[in-house]
Amino acid sequence: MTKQTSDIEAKKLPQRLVLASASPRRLDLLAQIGITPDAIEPADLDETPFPRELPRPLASRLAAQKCLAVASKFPNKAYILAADTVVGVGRRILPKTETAEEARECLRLLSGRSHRVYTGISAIAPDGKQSTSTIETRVTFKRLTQLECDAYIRSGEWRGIAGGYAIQGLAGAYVTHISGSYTSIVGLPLYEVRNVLQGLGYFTPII
Ligand SMILES: Cc1cn([C@H]2C[C@H](O)[C@@H](COP(=O)(O)OP(=O)(O)OP(=O)(O)O)O2)c(=O)[nH]c1=O
Repeated sequence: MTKQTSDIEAKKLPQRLVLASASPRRLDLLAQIGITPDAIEPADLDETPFPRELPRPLASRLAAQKCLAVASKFPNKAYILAADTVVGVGRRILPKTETAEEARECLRLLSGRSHRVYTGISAIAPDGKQSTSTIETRVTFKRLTQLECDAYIRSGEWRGIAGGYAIQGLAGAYVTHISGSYTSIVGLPLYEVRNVLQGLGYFTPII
């Protein structure tokens, strides 16, 4: 028996995990490290930034708020995990693109330069302790031609995605460099998620 397993048995810590997210990508990423949530309960929040709010604090605030909102539905019974991904070009926050016009404007801002992707993660333990952190990754795009922009807009892959592109899809071919965490760009930084959950006493399958 590992030390972590014996700690769990000694303290009788419950092992229920609730993923506070509607994102199938987050569920897939958790599965990648052997974690299957016992429940999925998306938080229904207004994600509008405050006036002059910067990308990093926004990601952190929304992750913490999503986590708290869902924790109130599972008092003292489970670990809750939430995340929020924000794409920033300088101080500017790019939207989760819903229209082709928005997506085209994002591509214009991303083309031929670097931007930052911030993913806030927040977890709450059954004893109410909350832990929140924000992971920053720098991403560089090639200069996009008109043909590339048109093709990407036609693909529809930008729909509902922060910053108007999904690195795990066609846009992966536009990324020349990343500095930071690939899984954080997709929506859940696995290294930090494991650390946060373990820090709160949750047993993760990979020791
Ligand atoms: C930049 C980028 C973002 N994304 C996704 C991750 C997130 O799902 C989404 C950002 O929106 P979020 O508000 O972080 O998440 P969500 O609305 O999809 O789900 P929930 O709030 O319920 O957890 O953009 C990618 O899938 N690939 C990328 O390359």
